[in-house]
Amino acid sequence: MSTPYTLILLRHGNSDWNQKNLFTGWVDVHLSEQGVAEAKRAGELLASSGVLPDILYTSLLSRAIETANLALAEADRQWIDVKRSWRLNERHYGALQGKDKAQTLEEYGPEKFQTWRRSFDVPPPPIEDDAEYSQVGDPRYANIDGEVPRTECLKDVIERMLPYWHSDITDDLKAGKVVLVTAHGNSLRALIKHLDGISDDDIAELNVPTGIPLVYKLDENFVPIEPAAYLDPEAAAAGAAAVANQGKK
Ligand SMILES: O=C(O)[C@@H](CO)OP(=O)(O)O
Repeated sequence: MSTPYTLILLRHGNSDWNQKNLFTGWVDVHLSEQGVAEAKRAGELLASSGVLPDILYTSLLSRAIETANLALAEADRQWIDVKRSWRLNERHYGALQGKDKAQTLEEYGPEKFQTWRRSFDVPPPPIEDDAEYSQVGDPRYANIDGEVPRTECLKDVIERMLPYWHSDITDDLKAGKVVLVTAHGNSLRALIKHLDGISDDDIAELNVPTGIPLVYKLDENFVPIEPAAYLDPEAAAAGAAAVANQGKK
């Protein structure tokens, strides 16, 4: 099959907890009204730019699934094959899941807050198994390899996400399919870090906006042949800045 391969990355639209400014991680929240509109707009962007997915990959979290469904409906591609994996889930945010970002920043200070949000290898404190927002015992994770995480840093996400990239997603790219991956801020940061060869330090500065398709053209070794492009670059820049500033007043 001839290259370049086309890969589209799409972070879910704004969720109820993005709106409330709460750490989310593996907590299964839904799209806000704004998120629904963003997801539909993502589908319009795919349709108008003619980048039409042949296969969809999602995490097991509703906000990613809802975003993909709405976007694909808008692009008249609801019929494409779908694969889902916990390996594309958001980073598990440990004991911070359900906590207010502004309050956390105030309580622990900017350094710790930024370390927990964006450091490569420092996870937040682990969540207790019987905590309200723990995923222990959640039936959707009954068949994952090993136990559900109690917390994760970005390095952990890369370690559980990349095997799936190599085992499944690249096969579909190799077969010439246009692949849409609908996932999360930090699971997509993990994939972007890998694709663009971003260093462990520099990845701290990268933020992914909600609901705007990012299109990669990859060579036969899955190396970008040009910088990936957001289908709405202006909205993407504003969206990324908003993510970076979360928690700040
Ligand atoms: O709360 C989360 O799970 C993530 C994504 O919304 O937040 P952050 O951007 O702070 O890593």
